[in-house]
Amino acid sequence: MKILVTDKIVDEGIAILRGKGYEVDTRYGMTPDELLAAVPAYDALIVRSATCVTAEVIEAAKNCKIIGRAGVTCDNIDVDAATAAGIPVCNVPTSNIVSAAEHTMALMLAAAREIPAASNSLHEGRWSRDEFMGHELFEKTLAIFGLGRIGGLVAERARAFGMRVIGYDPYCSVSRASQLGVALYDSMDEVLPVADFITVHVPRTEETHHMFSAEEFSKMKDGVVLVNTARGGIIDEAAMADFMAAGRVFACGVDMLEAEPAPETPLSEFDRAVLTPHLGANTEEAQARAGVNIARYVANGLEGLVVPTVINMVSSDLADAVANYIPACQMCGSVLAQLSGGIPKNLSIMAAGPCANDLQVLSASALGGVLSRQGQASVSSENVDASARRHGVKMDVSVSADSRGYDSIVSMEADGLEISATVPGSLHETHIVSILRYRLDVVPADYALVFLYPDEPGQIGRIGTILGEEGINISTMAIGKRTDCKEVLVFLNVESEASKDVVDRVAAAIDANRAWSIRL
Ligand SMILES: NC(=O)C1=CN([C@@H]2O[C@H](COP(=O)(O)OP(=O)(O)OC[C@H]3O[C@@H](n4cnc5c(N)ncnc54)[C@H](O)[C@@H]3O)[C@@H](O)[C@H]2O)C=CC1
Ligand SMILES: O=C(O)CCC(=O)C(=O)O
Repeated sequence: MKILVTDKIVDEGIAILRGKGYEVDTRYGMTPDELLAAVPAYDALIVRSATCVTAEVIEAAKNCKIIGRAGVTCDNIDVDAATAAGIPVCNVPTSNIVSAAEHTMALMLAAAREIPAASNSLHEGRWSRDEFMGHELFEKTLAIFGLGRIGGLVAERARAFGMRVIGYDPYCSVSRASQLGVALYDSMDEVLPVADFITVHVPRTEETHHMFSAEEFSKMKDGVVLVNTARGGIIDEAAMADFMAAGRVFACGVDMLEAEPAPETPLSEFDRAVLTPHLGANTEEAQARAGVNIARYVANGLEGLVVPTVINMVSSDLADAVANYIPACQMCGSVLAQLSGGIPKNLSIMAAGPCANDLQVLSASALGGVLSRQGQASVSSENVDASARRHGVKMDVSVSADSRGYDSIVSMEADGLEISATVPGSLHETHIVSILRYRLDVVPADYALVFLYPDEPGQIGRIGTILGEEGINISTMAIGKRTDCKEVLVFLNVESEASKDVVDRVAAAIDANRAWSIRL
């Protein structure tokens, strides 16, 4: 079998694969067209962050059995397309986190003490001590945005410098934050005015794009130092440049530019902008871990053995009965998290019928769904317990003998909310068959609206009129009733996202008790 490696990994990783008899081609720096032309010939693909594995590449990769990412983040791989094509994607999620955390501290210190500019002055033959008056980290407040793997390591290191560490991460449990010695805040607005240093460790998602723009900068303390070793585009570089020019931001350390790999950034005009070209994971140690482990995992995948870090959970030996319920559980988990407005503290999963054959896969899928709103949640059968613990979710999984007349059914409850789904027939479509114990039957679309309101004549007309006025087309509708309630629940699939104002307008018109906009 043939393996294509398109970004540099350590020789040891290549040697492991060749030692197992695979033909390994290392073709670094290919253009997208070259990759498209080459990829059909290979059984596996190994990349780092530079190669874009688009849906087109995946479609062309007709023989590909596994894609390995020699690093943490798979945002350069179209994971949904890979899942649809039945190709597992795996990564090495802890390989480079220490290196990334250390690079964060390096940038923070370099920015606070103007080390690159001071060093350049000597290289230019100038001895100029007064020019470079820095700041200590000791007793300063560091705000960490994103308290996951890397954010947590940064917190530990910052505390060793005597910093007061505060954090914002709506998906982090209070207990994890307190274990890390971080005071957790509920909103960015509370954090921004009190931080002397800010560091960013969130994934790049729609939600985090330009999370720091002019409005956020205007709320920060004068003289703040910012560090971004997460992803380009989370900080609006043009806004930061404006605030640096105005002297409001003292300095910054940036490893990730929005236009990567293009080096152009408005920050480059400032001596106090310490810029590195995506070096967070560039250490001998991280690259050895990443290259060796990804080689082992890709070989496992090709040999039909368990790959511990598959993030899209496609497994050839999973019976169809279970595999069909992976998207069902992901969807239910995502809807539950949106109904409850965050990550629930307790998640109970009940499965009935043949789908209950692999509860570990179902619970990983459910938790993956719950966490999906925070970016790419890499929950697998192997790490589901640790992942649940880390996010403060207490999980309880059980089998029921009552499949309510369906072949298989999964039900989930979280913080008093409920959803059940089944996957009937051969279309592999997930049907929601109950929400909040209201029985209905609906195949959820990308955008949906859910209202709980008094059961009176004319209500559906009111909803339709307002959505029509707002140009939002309803594609399907299902109404659920309960004999023990005077309220009904309507689930509307809509063709575009309704703004909060529109949802509020509908809710007011029908006197709704609860209203939700769901995005899948
Ligand atoms: N510079 C480099 O070479 C490297 C960069 N990275 C980047 O570092 C970042 C963090 O990586 P990990 O710690 O491994 O990820 P992680 O998944 O362990 O942690 C991310 C954290 O961000 C939180 N989060 C998500 N959305 C948020 C929001 N809107 N506001 C606040 N918090 C939010 C999540 O709850 C989670 O705790 C990622 O962007 C990753 O791509 C990772 C490795 C190397
Ligand atoms: O050097 C690399 O492969 C990039 C590391 C990285 O950004 C990641 O693992 O998310």
